[in-house]
Amino acid sequence: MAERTFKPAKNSETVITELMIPSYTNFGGKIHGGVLLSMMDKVAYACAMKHTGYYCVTASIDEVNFIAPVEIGQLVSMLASVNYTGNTSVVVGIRVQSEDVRTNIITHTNTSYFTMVAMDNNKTVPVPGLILETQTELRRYFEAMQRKVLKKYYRDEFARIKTPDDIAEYKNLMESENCRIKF
Ligand SMILES: CC(=O)SCCNC(=O)CCNC(=O)[C@H](O)C(C)(C)COP(=O)(O)OP(=O)(O)OC[C@H]1O[C@@H](n2cnc3c(N)ncnc32)[C@H](O)[C@@H]1OP(=O)(O)O
Repeated sequence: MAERTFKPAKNSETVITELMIPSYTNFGGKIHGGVLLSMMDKVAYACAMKHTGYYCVTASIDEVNFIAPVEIGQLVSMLASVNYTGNTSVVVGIRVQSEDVRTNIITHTNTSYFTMVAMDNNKTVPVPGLILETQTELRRYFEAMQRKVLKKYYRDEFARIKTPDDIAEYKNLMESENCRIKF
């Protein structure tokens, strides 16, 4: 078996910056979430490629929360770094921020985590591990490990509660919800 290699996160840190133009807006005049997601996918891809040296596909995206709207004319930057390395996948953390070019005020608009899987000839391939060089990198790696555990719990719970009979057990939880059960 080939010996594992390890690389520091700083080697694959990637930033994409783009000016927000009118064609990117939604009906409310703000920048479409889809435009931002597309930029995030690009930076995740570039960052994952830099770390792994392979073509990478997006397997999943965690935590897409749009905290603040982005306006036309702002500069949007996507700051990406590899936070976690599995066997064939890496988690790329992306901080999105907008800059008002007149005032230079920077606003954090969201943070998301993209799981990217390295591929070679349509097969998944092992990725280099990560050398953790700072407290921040250690924290990010640990948080990614925790997210993995919580995602498994979430998946298992969904697999467990499937049939109407399973749900009936939890109907009392729905009493305080904004719905009425009429059967
Ligand atoms: C760049 C782009 O945007 S590509 C376009 C969008 N993306 C795609 O089209 C990808 C479509 N999906 C696929 O091709 C497949 O589901 C793959 C390649 C992502 C995974 O294939 P699988 O057969 O599930 O592979 P396998 O079970 O070996 O898992 C490979 C790795 O992916 C991880 N993985 C697979 N699915 C998920 C998921 N939903 N969430 C998080 N990680 C996942 C696994 O945990 C594993 O990681 P590890 O090796 O580090 O432990």
